[in-house]
Amino acid sequence: MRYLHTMVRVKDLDASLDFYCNKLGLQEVRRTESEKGRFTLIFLAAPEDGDRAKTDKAPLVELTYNWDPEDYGEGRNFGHLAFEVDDIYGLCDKLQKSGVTINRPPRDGHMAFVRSPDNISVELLQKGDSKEPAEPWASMGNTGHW
Ligand SMILES: C[C@@H](O)C(=O)SC[C@H](NC(=O)CC[C@H](N)C(=O)O)C(=O)NCC(=O)O
Ligand code: NI
Repeated sequence: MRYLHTMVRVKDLDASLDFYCNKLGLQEVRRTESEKGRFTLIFLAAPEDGDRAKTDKAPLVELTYNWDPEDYGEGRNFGHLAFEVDDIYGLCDKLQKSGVTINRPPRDGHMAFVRSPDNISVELLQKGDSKEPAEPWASMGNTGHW
């Protein structure tokens, strides 16, 4: 058995691609449009997994966009997507400046949680050792609901 992908349904494809690609840094690997099913599937890979994705050997995020609006509610049984990052403070600075909700700030230099436009929780884990505490993150409390 091999892990393939995690699928999340998104309400706004442009806003989701802006978040996952422009802001978080994921890369589009492939997309499928279904006229019959009236949906679009877009597969995204993290930069370090990009080459493996070309041979379909990388863990992917599958965005599902249904052309007809649906209310997806909030499945509390779904936890989060997790990514290892090279510079947790730098990425959180960039995300916060671009208006992304930082739900759990990286005050310990190790772990942070941010939210997608659909309120999907995204965990960011610092690669290697934790960074030294950096202001203002070190003094911030959690900003939202887990
Ligand atoms: C390509 C493969 O990775 C899939 O996940 S296709 C699965 C298929 N998806 C859809 O039909 C998308 C549109 C649908 N309205 C939806 O929102 O899922 C499917 O069987 N989806 C059902 C599911 O429970 O995932
Ligand atoms: Ni799938």
